[in-house]
Amino acid sequence: MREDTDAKLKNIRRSQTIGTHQNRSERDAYASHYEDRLAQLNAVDHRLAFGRLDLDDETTRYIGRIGLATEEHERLLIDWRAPEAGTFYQATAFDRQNVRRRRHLMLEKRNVVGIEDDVLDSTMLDTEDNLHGEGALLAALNRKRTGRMGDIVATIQAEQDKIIRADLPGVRVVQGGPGTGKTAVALHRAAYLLYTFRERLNKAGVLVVGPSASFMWYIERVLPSLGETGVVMTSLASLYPGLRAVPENDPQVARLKGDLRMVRAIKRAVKDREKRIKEPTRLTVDSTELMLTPKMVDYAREKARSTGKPHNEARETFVKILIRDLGQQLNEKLDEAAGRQVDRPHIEDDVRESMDVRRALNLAWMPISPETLLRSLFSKREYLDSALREFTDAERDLLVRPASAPFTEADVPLLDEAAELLGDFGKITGAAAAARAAAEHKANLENARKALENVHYELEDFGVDGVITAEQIAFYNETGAQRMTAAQAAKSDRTWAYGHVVVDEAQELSPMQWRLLFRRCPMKSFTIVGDIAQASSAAASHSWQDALEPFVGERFELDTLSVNYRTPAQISDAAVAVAQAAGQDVSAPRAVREGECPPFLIHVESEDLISTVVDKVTEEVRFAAGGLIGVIAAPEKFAQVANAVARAHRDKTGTSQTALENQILVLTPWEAKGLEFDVVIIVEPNDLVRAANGSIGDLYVSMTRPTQRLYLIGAEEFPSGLES
Ligand SMILES: Nc1ncnc2c1ncn2[C@@H]1O[C@H](COP(=O)(O)OP(=O)(O)OP(=O)(O)O)[C@@H](O)[C@H]1O
Repeated sequence: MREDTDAKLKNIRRSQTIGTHQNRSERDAYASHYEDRLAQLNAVDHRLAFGRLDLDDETTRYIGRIGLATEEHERLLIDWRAPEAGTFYQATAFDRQNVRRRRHLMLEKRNVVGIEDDVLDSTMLDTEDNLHGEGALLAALNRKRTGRMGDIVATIQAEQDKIIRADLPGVRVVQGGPGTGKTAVALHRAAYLLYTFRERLNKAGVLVVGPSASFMWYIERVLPSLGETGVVMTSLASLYPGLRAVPENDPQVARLKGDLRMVRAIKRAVKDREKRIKEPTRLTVDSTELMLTPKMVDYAREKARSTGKPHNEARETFVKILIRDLGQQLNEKLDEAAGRQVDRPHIEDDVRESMDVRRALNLAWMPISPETLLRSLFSKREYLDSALREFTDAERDLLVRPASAPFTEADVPLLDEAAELLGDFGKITGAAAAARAAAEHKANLENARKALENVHYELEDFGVDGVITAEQIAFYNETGAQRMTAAQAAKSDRTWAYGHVVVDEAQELSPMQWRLLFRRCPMKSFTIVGDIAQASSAAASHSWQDALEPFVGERFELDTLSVNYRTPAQISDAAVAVAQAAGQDVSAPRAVREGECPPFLIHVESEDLISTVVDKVTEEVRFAAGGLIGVIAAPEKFAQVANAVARAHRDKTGTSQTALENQILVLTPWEAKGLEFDVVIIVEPNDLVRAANGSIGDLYVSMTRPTQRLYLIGAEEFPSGLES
């Protein structure tokens, strides 16, 4: 099938590029269809088939990552997302759904390494030869972690499957404690929706949003391994195209910037750029003196605002009216001087080109970019005081910063809000646009000529054998933007309306971040997963109801996941005990495995803390034989711990967010959010509580990261809850 698809793709590429626009776009559509199929066939090689159903009517179905059929349309493999595959996940002995036996095929690449049967029809038990083995689920859960999340298609559990296959419209919230598979479910749901509603979603696209760059890196392979590549995945910091925001380190600032009062503040900040003038202003045009009066400005401002257009676009109206008025004034003055009426067709151009006029109009209604608006809002006290008048003095003091400070994650929704109210900055229309397009075409043509002279052999890539003109290459380049996939186009376009949005670790979002996301999906089709009890950001809401009420009222479905697949019972019980002893109400999912050992508590003298941590890492590297080790330390000791561990295990240690390919990772609790490790070592547990202003949340989250073993190493007394 790969060879066949590849051949078809080559053939299509080789066909003529010239012809009508329609021919070309048909050709492109076919080419991208074959490209997608080829990418899919290449991506699913590992563990392609994983299930078999024996049905009451004596037929057998094989379930796999994608669907495959022979040329005669005989189905070889059923896509796990197809309705006929649903029974693989849903059938039970009580509700067989015509399934007699469900077989799990455990594969390593193309080799079957294990088979496990669930016999649902009791009459089969004695009569047939059933195979047994370690449960497919337990085998999956006990597998060593690689630092990248894998898919769970082969072992999706019934409560998860119901959520994955839920209908598309509306807002669905999935609440679940640590390790209940929320991330896995959210990603598989994205794949399911793309498969089931392909027509609707392929064009609009699906957006997956996660908390941090390291988290996106951790999950980025899941969808491609399911044969889906057209999803836009991004962290909260990069939701504003073209900007990579830095983290916001001050929790109080994060909370203020996430507050919905910012909506009115940004609106005022924009209005403050549409100024009135107090006194009449003298302007010189071609040595004639004109007068710009407050009344003229007020009238133009009123008219411009009543267009309802965003600031930068409404400015056209403002400018047009004043140029016209000043043009009339000039005409009258010139007539007066000449003593007669003269027809002056270009008089408005003279006004427009006057430096004085330009300066005055700009001062009154400056075209401005969201970045400049925000920079001056937070660096110039008079703007801040005016726009943020609903905030207290103390709150405004907190928000002041130098104009040169980089944008932070908390600025992203504010920039987006500003962009919405400002409209296109530097948009050029009419004659100016045509002139620019012509200039670009000329430049493209010139480039194409050079390319033709220099690199004949590269032309094969354009699919044309020998005959090609510079015009064709120029056309090819100019239509590049149209050939982008929906995902590529969406990512670079702030105003793109997605068909569905998946939000992971959603408990951390501020109201302003929610507002931005709802703007990205006007249809309000969302899958939102998180654990309210794990929230640690200062701007987070206290309940799903609080978070969503401003956007959808009561209209959302709430599902819960109740089984912890990651952390063994002995460890997760301890984490829950610590949280409860601190008075935090946490959802305590039932752990699917008991585990081999309880958490290890190692109490040391403070001067031995770091060396004990390093020794433990060394011991585990030997013992874990390839498993992933996470060392979690609060920011206070982070550098010290990271340096010491890196010194002892130079080629195995990663200490930054995107270094997840290393066997040992030293991270802060925030960076460890959503991730998991075979072994977790927490350095001075009390530090994690202190760094979170006394909240137990970060320690709780950190304690629920291991799949096998947990160590708490500290010189201080351990938090209560661990006594037993
Ligand atoms: N049905 C399943 N089959 C196999 N593995 C599963 C299944 N469900 C979840 N897991 C595994 O359990 C682990 C935890 O899943 P996931 O990270 O999605 O949980 P989570 O609820 O998002 O956790 P947290 O809130 O703690 O970050 C992952 O390794 C995931 O692959």
